[in-house]
Amino acid sequence: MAQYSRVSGTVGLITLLNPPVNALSAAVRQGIVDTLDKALSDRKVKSVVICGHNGKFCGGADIREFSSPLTGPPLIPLIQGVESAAKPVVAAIDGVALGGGLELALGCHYRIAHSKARLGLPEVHLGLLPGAGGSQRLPRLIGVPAALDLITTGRHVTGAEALQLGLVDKVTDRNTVDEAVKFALSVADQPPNSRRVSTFPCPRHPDLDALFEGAMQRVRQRARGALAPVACVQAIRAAATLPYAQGMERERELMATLFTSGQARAQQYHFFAQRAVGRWSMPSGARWDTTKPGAVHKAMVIGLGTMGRGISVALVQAGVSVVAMETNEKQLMEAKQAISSMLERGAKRRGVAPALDKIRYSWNMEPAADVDLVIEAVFEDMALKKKLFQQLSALCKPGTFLCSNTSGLDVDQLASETRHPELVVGMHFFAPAHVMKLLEVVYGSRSSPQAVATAMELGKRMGKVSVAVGNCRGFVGNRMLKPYLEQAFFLLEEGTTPEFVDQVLEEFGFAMGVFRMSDLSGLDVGWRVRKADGLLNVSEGHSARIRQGCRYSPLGDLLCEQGRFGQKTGRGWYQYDKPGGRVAKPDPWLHGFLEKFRTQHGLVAHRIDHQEVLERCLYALMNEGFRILEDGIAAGPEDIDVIYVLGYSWPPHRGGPMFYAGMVGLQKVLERLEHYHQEHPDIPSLKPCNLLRKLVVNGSPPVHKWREFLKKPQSQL
Ligand SMILES: CC/C=C\CC(=O)SCCNC(=O)CCNC(=O)[C@H](O)C(C)(C)COP(=O)(O)OP(=O)(O)OC[C@H]1O[C@@H](n2cnc3c(N)ncnc32)[C@H](O)[C@@H]1OP(=O)(O)O
Repeated sequence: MAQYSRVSGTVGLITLLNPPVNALSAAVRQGIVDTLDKALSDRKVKSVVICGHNGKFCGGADIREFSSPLTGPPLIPLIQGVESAAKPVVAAIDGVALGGGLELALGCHYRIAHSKARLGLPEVHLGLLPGAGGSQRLPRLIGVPAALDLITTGRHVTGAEALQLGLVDKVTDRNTVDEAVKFALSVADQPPNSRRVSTFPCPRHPDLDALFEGAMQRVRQRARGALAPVACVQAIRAAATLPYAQGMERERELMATLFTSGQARAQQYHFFAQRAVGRWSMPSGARWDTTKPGAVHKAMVIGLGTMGRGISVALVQAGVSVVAMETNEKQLMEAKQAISSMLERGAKRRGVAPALDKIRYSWNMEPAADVDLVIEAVFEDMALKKKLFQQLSALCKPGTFLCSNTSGLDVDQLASETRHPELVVGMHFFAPAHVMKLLEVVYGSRSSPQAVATAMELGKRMGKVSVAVGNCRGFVGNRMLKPYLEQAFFLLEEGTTPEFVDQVLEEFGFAMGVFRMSDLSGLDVGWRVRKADGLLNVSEGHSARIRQGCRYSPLGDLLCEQGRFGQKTGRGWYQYDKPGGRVAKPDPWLHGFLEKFRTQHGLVAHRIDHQEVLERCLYALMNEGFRILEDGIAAGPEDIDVIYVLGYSWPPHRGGPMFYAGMVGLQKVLERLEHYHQEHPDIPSLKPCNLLRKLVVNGSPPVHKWREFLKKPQSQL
């Protein structure tokens, strides 16, 4: 709803009221229509201010309403009504003005913003475009290049940047509503005719064709297969080339297409899933809302390789005092330099001073005695980590949380090395750790709810989306990656090439196919793990393609034996112009090697098509997701989907693997897995999981209902 009052004698003040972000629900829209009517018909009122309750202007259209038919007044004529008002209307922008919220402000005749307010048109992240006139008004106000940037990236700008762009008329560090009221008084006698943005001509640009061609190329590159960014560019092009009314018609057509697309549904699901994972629970029944996190003022990071450096930066940027520790003196000096420059670059980007005084360096463990939390980020070696946890347990003060940045090792084993296993959790960061938004928080069988709450909260402070998951090999993300990678290797054995597999996966929307990704992260990483697992030892008389009774592909191991570790060695699944080179080129040697391998093992290459690549790789991965749900390692499908979109470059417009399974149809996924498992009975990951069968038997319920079919957590509190 919206509240109305008259202030300073002649200013009608409309306050949007819909906590927490004053989203434009049907009731709020009706409230605006009614209160605006009141203000315009009150002869004492000379000008109007629109603001939001509780220091937040407006978070945009109410996204929850998108899944049901529209009720209440539509937004476009509402904003048109504001713009055509005969009295000046001023938007007082505090907190946020996003999406429909900013579109409403664009309909006002003046915009006054707090310098720290965030403004933006993030609809592209919801699979939409700014469809309440935003795609037509913004370019008219700030020019086509700036509008293209804001609308296609969905990025937020501060009030200060908005002023530079010409998006707002004034910024303030004082009370925004008071300033807006003063401003409204000052313009009360000025007719707003010349202030209606829809009547502005779109600023000219010397080469519109090149501008739009470049923008189109960029959005297609950034989000392969996503419809919304392309539609955003098309809508802005309409603003630049057509009269306003025709541009609005084009905006409406494009929006209608997007609105009914599965992509918008997937991206809106992803929006709410990111928030849902914050409401974590553990099998013990412990929950986010009944557990208080411990305070973390001071933390120690042990091991300053790539991960340790990124984690240190993320902690400092979150305001935590950090002791960064590394035993190797040369590595310590290099890390110090690297961390300082990362902090400086980050601070420059955010327009603040670098908090270099928040970090100190140590080559020994002594400072661990005085910190609230330790994150170890040493080499992925269980023996090394165990020793470290023993030492930490003896050194740290009572109550210090001990966290491991392991990507898949057993958290219970680490905890068992300590005196207080309840203080131990996994914090699995993703590289680069100061940039990537995902954090897997791994609870072991003895982790206390408080330890989990502390790691979850710390993740949030670092600007991450934290997902609480159970302890198993590879946790959620890497556990699901295993069958995906395996299928890709098997497909090579059966006749295809890395280029074809990657092409199919990239067309699906992954930023990088599995083989290019493997070359980037280094083939030796998995090789070392397989070696430690004893998978490389083949006893005499046994096939190199079978391990523990199941099919195994030694292709990755064979490449590593040749020193082909990927980009870093200039050779992997592809060839590069030099070690460290980034441009992947098909490698005739690799093709010859695959042919030789097939001959050696009596394999006859057959034609593998697009559908088989996609189904075998993705359905095997999804099947593992169902197993993870069945095992209670993830609390719900949203947890898995958030992990995959934010950590493994699953395309957001496909929602995540579990959401995608629902889109394809669970029945179809089950049938295809059954088909492939019949063809390959020696590949257990293709055997459909019981939960998938159960869901199909129960009529394939939508993804938000799957939790009803999972084991209920038992409360032990
Ligand atoms: C014709 C169509 C016209 C216009 C199209 C649109 O306007 S689409 C909507 C465009 N707006 C957005 O995309 C903004 C989305 N919201 C956010 O980015 C953040 O929520 C925000 C506003 C920056 C606040 O962030 P904060 O971290 O402070 O809070 P949080 O994200 O946890 O949100 C708090 C709860 O509010 C719910 N919520 C936020 N925005 C909306 C919204 N636009 N509609 C409905 N609900 C919204 C959010 O889901 C949280 O609730 P929860 O129960 O926890 O899920």
